[in-house]
Amino acid sequence: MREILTLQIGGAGNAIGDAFWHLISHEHGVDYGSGRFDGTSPLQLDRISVFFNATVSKRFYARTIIIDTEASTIQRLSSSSHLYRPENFVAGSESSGNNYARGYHTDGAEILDQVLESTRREVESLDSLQGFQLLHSIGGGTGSGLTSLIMEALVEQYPDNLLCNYVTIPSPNLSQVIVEPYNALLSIPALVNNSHLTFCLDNEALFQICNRNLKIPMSGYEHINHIVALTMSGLTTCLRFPGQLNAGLRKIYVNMVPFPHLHFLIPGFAPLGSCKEQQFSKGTVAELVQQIFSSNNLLCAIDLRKGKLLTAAGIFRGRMSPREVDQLMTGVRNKNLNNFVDWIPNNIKTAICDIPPRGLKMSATFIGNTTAIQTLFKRLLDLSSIMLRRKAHLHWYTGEGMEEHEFIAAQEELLAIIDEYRASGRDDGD
Ligand SMILES: COc1ccc(-c2[nH]nc3c2-c2cc(OC)c(OC)c(OC)c2CC3)cc1
Repeated sequence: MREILTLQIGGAGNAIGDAFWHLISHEHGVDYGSGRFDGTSPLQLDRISVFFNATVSKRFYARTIIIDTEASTIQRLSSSSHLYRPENFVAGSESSGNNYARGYHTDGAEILDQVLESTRREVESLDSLQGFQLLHSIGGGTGSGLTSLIMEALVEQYPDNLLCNYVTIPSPNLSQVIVEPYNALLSIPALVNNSHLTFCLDNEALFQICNRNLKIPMSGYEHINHIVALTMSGLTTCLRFPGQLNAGLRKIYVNMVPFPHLHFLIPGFAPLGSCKEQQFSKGTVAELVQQIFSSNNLLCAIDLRKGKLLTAAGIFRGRMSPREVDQLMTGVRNKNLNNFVDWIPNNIKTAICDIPPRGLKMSATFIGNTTAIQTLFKRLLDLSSIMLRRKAHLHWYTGEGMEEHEFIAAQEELLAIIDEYRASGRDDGD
C-alpha cells in the first residue's frame, strides 16, 4: 500500500496534527484513546494503512513523528492518546524562541538527527512509501526554521518521495510575535524549492471564518484547528477511501501543478456556517458548489476573482448524484471562463466519496491553484520589508549566526514566485 508518513512540527503543527488524527481516526473506526478498531465497515480498513500502522495486537497508531524543540507539547500528546508511538516523540531541551535562526541553526539543529532516525525507522517498516506530509506554521521559530532544515534533509535522503506541506501562515491582525513576518519570509526558499505541494492555511482567513461564517464570538485556536482538520480530512479523502481515482500524492501533484514552483494551493471547505444557518440550509449540492467557489469559504484571505485558476479540484462527500456534481462544477467553469487560464484544458476535476464526514450529510473540499495567491505573498513581502528597511529586530537573527543577505535573498525568492504566478495568469495572446 502507498503509505504516507506525517511529521508534525512545533506547537501549531502538533495542534493541527492532533486535530487531524482525532478526526480521521473516528472516520476509520479507530478509538482515539486506545487505537482499537471498533468500526462498522470494511471500507474503514481498506486503505487505513495509508496513514496508520497496525500493531501485532491489531491496534492502530498514527504514522507520525511528533516534533518540538520544547517538551511541553510532547508531554501533552504522549499522555492524551495511544495513537502516538512513544518512539516517535522527538523533543528538544529549549524552545526556538519564535526565531527561525534558532530553529534552523541551533535548538532545531540539535534534534535533527533524532528526527531523521525516527523517520528512517518508520520508513524502513513500510511496504512502499509515497511521501511525507509536514504540518507546521511558518510564524514561529520551530515551524519555520526546523521545518526548513528537515525538508532539506528529506529531499536529500528521500529524493523520489513527495513532500506535501500543510502550512499555517501568520496574520498581522492576529500576530502573537512581532518577528513572525521574518520567520515566514525565511521559510519561503525551502517551501518554493523543496515542497511539492504546499497547502496554505492563512490564520487571517481562518479567524474570519470563525467570526463571519460560524459566528463564534471568542474564536480560539481550537476552532481554527478543527476547521483545518475538517479540510485536511476532505483533501485526503481520495487517499484514504476507495474510489474511482487511483489516488496518490504524485497524481494530485502531476495534475494540479503546471510548473514545479507553482505548487501553492488554496484549500476551501463547505459547509462552514453557524448552527442556525445550517438549520435553514437546503443541503443541496448546488449550495456546496456555490460555497466552495466563494472567497468566504477559502482558508486563505484572497479573492479568487482577482486572479485566474490554473487548476482546481473539488472533493465531494456524501450520497449525491455524480451527474449533478459534474454538471454544476462544469457550469461554474463555463460561466467564469475568464477566471480560468485558457492554456490548461480540463483544468478542473471532481471526485466523489459517498462516506460523509462526521456530523454532516454532505461536504465539499476545494483546492485552487490560483494566481490570486500573489495577494498572500505580497502581504508577507510588505510586512517583512517594513521592518527590514530599518533592520528592526535583525539582531535576534544575526546573534544566532544569520546574515542580512539571507533576508534579502528570501525576498528575492518571494518576488520571483510572485512574478511566476503573474506570468502564468496571462492567457495565450495576452
Ligand atoms: C485539476 O485537474 C485534475 C486534478 C486531479 C486529478 C487527479 N488525477 N488522479 C487523481 C486526481 C485527484 C483528484 C482529487 O480531487 C479531485 C484528489 O483529491 C484531492 C486526489 O487525491 C489526492 C486525486 C489523486 C488521484 C485529475 C485532474
